[in-house]
Amino acid sequence: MTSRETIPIGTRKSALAIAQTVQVQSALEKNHPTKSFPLLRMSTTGDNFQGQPLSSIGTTAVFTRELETSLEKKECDLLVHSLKDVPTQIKPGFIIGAMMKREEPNDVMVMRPGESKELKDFGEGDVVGTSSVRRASQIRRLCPGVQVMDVRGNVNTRLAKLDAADSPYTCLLLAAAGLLRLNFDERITASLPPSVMLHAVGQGSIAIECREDDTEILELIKPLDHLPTRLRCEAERSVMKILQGGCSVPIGVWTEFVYSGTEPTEAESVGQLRLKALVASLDGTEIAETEAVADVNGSVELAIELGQTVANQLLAMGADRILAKVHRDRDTTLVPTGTGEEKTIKGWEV
Ligand SMILES: NCc1[nH]cc(CCC(=O)O)c1CC(=O)O
Repeated sequence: MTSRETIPIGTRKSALAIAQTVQVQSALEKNHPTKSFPLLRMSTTGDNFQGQPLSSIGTTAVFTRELETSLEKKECDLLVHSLKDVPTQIKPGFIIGAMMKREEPNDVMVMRPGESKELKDFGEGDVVGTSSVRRASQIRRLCPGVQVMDVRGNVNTRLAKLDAADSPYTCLLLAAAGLLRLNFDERITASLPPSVMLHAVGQGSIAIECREDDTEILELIKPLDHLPTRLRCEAERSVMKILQGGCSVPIGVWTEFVYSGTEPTEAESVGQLRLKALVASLDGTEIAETEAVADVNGSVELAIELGQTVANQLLAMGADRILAKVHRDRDTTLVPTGTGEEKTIKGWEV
């Protein structure tokens, strides 16, 4: 087959999705100045049913399915997603050809402009806006007495809800990456370190998906794959894959490469990987948390093994009991129904 000169990129239409896709488009244009990479903007089931519980519109991939259909039909040759939104079991025939260098993976606390308050002083009377069970459980554990309230819509919509005159929220919890990519840096009131909150699997990395047999595109996007990010995210996704048993659950993770000096050497930057993970019950009263370290030395297989080790440690600590309850309660309790930009399967992680 002759090499393609026009390579359409499939994306969702939200401001965050477009910002991420433009980042990929720019990198590809820089490497291939003679080719063009037009954007193909699509609505997904998740986007079309804003305001409805995700659990009522389908179980998996509500934000990726339409994009994959378009990729399958060759209307486009690659897709750009937040890695966090990509299910661990991707559709047969498709592959994550690149995981881009990770932006800050942590969550942040956002208050109204000019306001500030230490999280340690949060308690009775404070209302924390989030639709993520993972964030809700951890903040309840850290700040007993706080009320957690659902906040829906994409990042811009949520900030507007926080700032509104009749806002019920003291603060919001959001991913740093989304705010930074939308140039809302100045809205970050405080970054949440791993001692406070573990982030979502894959948070902060952009995934490029393509057809598994499309060697031309695989070669094209290979330089955009960032090995330290790939190893961290493969380890995180492996925890998720073992624990979820078919649907998404509240899992928090943290990964870092261990190094001796002030900066990691090249070998250290893909050498010894530490992975922390937790599983939370829906009400935040039960949390299983653990960590492990392994020499992965640049190997994706070893990173995946580290994830399996950590997942098995969590199961041994009672994560299976927490998960069984999560699955049992899934459609009756809590159900933090993300809409619009909110994603996840079953609405657990947004
Ligand atoms: N839930 C929607 C979503 N999907 C990806 C991001 C942030 C970007 C990223 O994680 O890479 C966000 C916003 C948020 O969680 O605050």
